[in-house]
Amino acid sequence: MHSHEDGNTPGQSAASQVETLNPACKVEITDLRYLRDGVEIFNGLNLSLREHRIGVIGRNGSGKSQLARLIAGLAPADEGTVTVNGVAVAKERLQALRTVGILFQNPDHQIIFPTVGEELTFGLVAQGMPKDDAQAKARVTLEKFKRPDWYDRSIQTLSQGQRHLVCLMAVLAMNPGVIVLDEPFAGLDLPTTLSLTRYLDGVSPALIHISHDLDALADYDRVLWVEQGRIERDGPAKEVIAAYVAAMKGQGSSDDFADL
Ligand SMILES: Nc1ncnc2c1ncn2[C@@H]1O[C@H](COP(=O)(O)OP(=O)(O)OP(=O)(O)O)[C@@H](O)[C@H]1O
Repeated sequence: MHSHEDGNTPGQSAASQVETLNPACKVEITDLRYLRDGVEIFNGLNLSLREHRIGVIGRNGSGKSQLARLIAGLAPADEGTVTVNGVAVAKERLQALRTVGILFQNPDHQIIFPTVGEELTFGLVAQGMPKDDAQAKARVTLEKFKRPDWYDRSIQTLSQGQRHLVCLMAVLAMNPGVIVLDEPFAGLDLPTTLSLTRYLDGVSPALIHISHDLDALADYDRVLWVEQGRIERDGPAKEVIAAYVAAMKGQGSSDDFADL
């Protein structure tokens, strides 16, 4: 069991700060209604998540990414509440940055700064860490991932897989209790996917992992199947995935794109 830390404890080395991750996960979604540009995505959604490894599956356009954004506090609910570890994530933004991190499918939508060091430092400063401490922690994080020479490296010189690793390092350095993964490895080659997945499997924060790669979620504690903004099925990974595969095979055998 790791202890909680705020990343700024006097006397604690930056190296041990990277190690002390907080595995708490308590996501509560109550009576959620959410519209995007006038389109109703969720209405009356209730969810309570406590597990350490949660998978989210569902067809294209079912609402998975919108759910990820709501849990990360990137969008406010129109009605109802979304809290993560007691934090109203869309309203209490500073606390939310300390509580929940998100990884997107495309690292270029996430990375803002020209160098790796600046990118890692930024998230920590946004959490309230003094700049010197944030830079030190960025360096320690890079050492932990065996990339100490990346601090001054230009993002432009990195491959797509390496940019994913930058985003992963930036999120882990921020030490959130919960990380939301919105198909972060789509489009990566198999060895890169496997090594990033293996790394993620071992991290302490709770994971809420959206994926079309059902094998990646097979050992998870719980899987949610989202369908048109509703939870179609929710339970142990093997059961939910098997039901989903059976239903999708039935639908895929028709050539009707009407519901895309
Ligand atoms: N800005 C928007 N305006 C209107 N509708 C939107 C907007 N953004 C998303 N939607 C709709 O919200 C629904 C859910 O989209 P979302 O991106 O969450 O799906 P998803 O399950 O993540 O799909 P995929 O697996 O393809 O990534 C879709 O029907 C989509 O068309």
